[in-house]
Amino acid sequence: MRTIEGNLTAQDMKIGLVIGRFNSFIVDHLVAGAVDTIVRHGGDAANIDKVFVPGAFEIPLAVQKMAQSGSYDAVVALGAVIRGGTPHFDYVAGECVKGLGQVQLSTGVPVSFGVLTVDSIEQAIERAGTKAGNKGEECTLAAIEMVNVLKQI
Ligand SMILES: Nc1c(NC[C@H](O)[C@H](O)[C@H](O)CO)[nH]c(=O)[nH]c1=O
Ligand SMILES: CC(=O)[C@@H](O)COP(=O)(O)O
Repeated sequence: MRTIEGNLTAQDMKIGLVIGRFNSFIVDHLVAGAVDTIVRHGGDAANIDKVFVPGAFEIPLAVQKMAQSGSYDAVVALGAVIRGGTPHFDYVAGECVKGLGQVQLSTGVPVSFGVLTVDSIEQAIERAGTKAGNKGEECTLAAIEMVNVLKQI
């Protein structure tokens, strides 16, 4: 029997970050967490490319372009969708996650989902480096692990 598990080493990895600027006061903390995680796990900050897009709705297209380029081991999507008073939240968040899932499966490049989808600013703050951790860190670790898992399959 063979067991495959990915380690969390980011050495020599080239990772793309696609960042939705909307709610940037939150998203900046996710980006800082993502970069810090890559460097702490042996990656080189010089190998990180950051692409900024307007909001979560635009993230999948930029992620797709990066994934298709063949230049990245993984792409991390970072953003924050905060529910307002209309159904807009569901459309933006829904298209974002759907698009990211499609890109990951169609390209074979690991894509991780570091887009907060929350009901309030308080929930966003809690997940951007305070009491509920930092989703930017969490999803970057998942991307690193997936790169290392896929290499072994
Ligand atoms: N309301 C939020 C948005 N909305 C903007 C869309 O993502 C998009 O940029 C616009 O509809 C133009 O196509 N984006 C977020 O990232 N977060 C939100 O809370
Ligand atoms: C996530 C959203 O779309 C949100 O910011 C929009 O707010 P509203 O539904 O009040 O227009």
